[in-house]
Amino acid sequence: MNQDQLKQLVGRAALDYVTPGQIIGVGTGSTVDCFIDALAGSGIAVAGAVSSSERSTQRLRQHGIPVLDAAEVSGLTVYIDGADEIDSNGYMVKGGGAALTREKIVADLADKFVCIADASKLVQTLGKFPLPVEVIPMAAAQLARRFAALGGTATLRAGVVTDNSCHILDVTGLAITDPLAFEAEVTLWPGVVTVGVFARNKAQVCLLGGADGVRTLSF
Ligand SMILES: O=C(CO)[C@H](O)[C@H](O)COP(=O)(O)O
Repeated sequence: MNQDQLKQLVGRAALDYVTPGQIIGVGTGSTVDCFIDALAGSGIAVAGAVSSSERSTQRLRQHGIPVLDAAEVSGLTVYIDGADEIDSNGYMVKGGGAALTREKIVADLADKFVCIADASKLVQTLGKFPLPVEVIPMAAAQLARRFAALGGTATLRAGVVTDNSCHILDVTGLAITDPLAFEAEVTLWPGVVTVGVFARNKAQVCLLGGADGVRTLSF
């Protein structure tokens, strides 16, 4: 199976976590696109979705799935999203699609984060994938110096303006051995909107697609 087929496989597997009549949280990315398509074709009628990006909102609406504002719900039972990296504790790096801030907001509303990913995303230590950090534009240079002090190299993602009118720094060269402490520290730096380490809002379940099918990891 190629990577696209694995994404479709885990997108379909995530339907097991969707209850008819519920409002669900929906993430962003090519794997989530597969989930949205699978949901639309499944006949499971959800009451609606809280979306983490303009991209997912468009796709949900194209399928006739109602999209609600985050402010209209007080909580969600489940949030389904992909990841750029996930470790054996359910800690993740996210934001490859530049949607990390809204993803963290919607994830925070949910009781359960179900991560859908192909097996290439499972890592021992987070940090090989360039870490996305959404930043206020005027802080970008200073934040790049702060990451350099940690041994990282921050590069402004060219031509990208987020759904929140901010910029993305991609940071290479970090080995994030303590994701909870790293997220807590970087979140405090002035000008950081969201760091793409999801530790406080980690996954409780990961549906990992590989040659043998879907493996369910629980954290
Ligand atoms: O965090 C994300 C978007 O901001 C995505 O979940 C992550 O980039 C994985 O994307 P894909 O499913 O396309 O591999």
